[in-house]
Amino acid sequence: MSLPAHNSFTYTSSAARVIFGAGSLQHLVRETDLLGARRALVLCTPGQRAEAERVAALIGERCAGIFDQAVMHVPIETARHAREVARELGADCAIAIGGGSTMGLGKAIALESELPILAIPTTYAGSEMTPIYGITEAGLKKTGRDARVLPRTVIYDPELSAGLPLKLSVTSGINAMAHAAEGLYAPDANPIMSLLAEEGLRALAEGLPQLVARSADLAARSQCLYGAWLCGTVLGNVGMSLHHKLCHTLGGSYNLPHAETHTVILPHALAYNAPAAPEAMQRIARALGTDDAAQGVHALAARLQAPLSLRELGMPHEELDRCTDIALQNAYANPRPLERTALRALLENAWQGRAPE
Ligand SMILES: NC(=O)C1=CN([C@@H]2O[C@H](COP(=O)(O)OP(=O)(O)OC[C@H]3O[C@@H](n4cnc5c(N)ncnc54)[C@H](OP(=O)(O)O)[C@@H]3O)[C@@H](O)[C@H]2O)C=CC1
Ligand SMILES: O=C(O)/C=C\C(=O)CC(=O)O
Repeated sequence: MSLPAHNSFTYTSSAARVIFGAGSLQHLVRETDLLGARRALVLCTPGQRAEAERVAALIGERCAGIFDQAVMHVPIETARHAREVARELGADCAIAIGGGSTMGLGKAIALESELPILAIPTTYAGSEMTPIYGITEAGLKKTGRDARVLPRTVIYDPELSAGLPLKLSVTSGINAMAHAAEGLYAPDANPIMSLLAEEGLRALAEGLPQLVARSADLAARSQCLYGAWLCGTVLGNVGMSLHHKLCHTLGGSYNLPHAETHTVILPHALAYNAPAAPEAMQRIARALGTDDAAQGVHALAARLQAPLSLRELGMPHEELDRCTDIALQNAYANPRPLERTALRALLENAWQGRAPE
């Protein structure tokens, strides 16, 4: 794709050291030492305790302890508890192994203490590549950007995602695709991030069907993790729009599951924005090997047997009006102006599980 004459942009690269490949967890000691860490606190969810213990065993005396209480959306109480534990143990580094919830906990610690984070992601959410943090207090999730929370080192080892259940692998992969799709029409888009976005979409559109065919296939897992890395980088570098706003509203106000909500909303958000972002849609469609971005994402999700409706995620139908109102609060950039009637229709289609209009 050639650069149009009127194109001007600012590009700031943010540095994270990435170690990628099957078995790359073997480099953990080297990477911990490169960060100068002598007392690392290992973070995980209760469900990933065994993986955290494996990490602790690998780094041996460099491990100060394990904190296994990460939960989705980082409740402030959990963040405070983890910060206290990190202080008491004299931790000089946080090693986060798991999905976006565990990365988020590491970020909440780093936000106050500036501890370096070494991230070992096992889902495709992409938080490890972003300076975005989120903390939930009194039922309200606040997000922000701060360079201190960007992990310094990321170990992408596809072997560690082998146990990620197939359904979650699919929806988590589409969560990643959403970052790239919105990155292509971001107000601060730039050619480098657009290249990564298109390649990330292509990698996941190829990798996810391979995973569904053979869920333990390491090549397919590598392909998806590679795509997730690129899509997460896009999320970390350019602004998101309507799709992410709707998902945060649905997740934050109605407690809908994160990756599944992204999966249901993405085709509809793309259909809404399509008339105002033709070049982005063309690039998304090309990456998916289809003619139409919105229909292509919907067809992919259907083929992967992912959820297609808000109804099946438990969204109460009578809340769609209020949800539309919340999504219209606080102006944010979007290629197509936000129109109440059209947004309400978008949510109705998504609730019913219809193909995008
Ligand atoms: N700040 C940012 O840039 C971003 C933040 N996020 C945030 O991250 C959260 C969502 O992240 P997401 O990764 O989807 O969700 P989680 O981190 O909550 O993980 C989802 C599920 O995956 C399971 N899981 C994770 N790894 C494995 C594994 N290796 N094997 C088996 N099961 C596994 C977990 O099981 P178990 O509970 O048993 O561990 C959990 O049930 C949200 O709060 C979202 O807002 C998401 C993207 C970007
Ligand atoms: O809510 C957060 O913690 C920050 C960003 C995201 O969750 C991105 C997303 O919606 O996937």
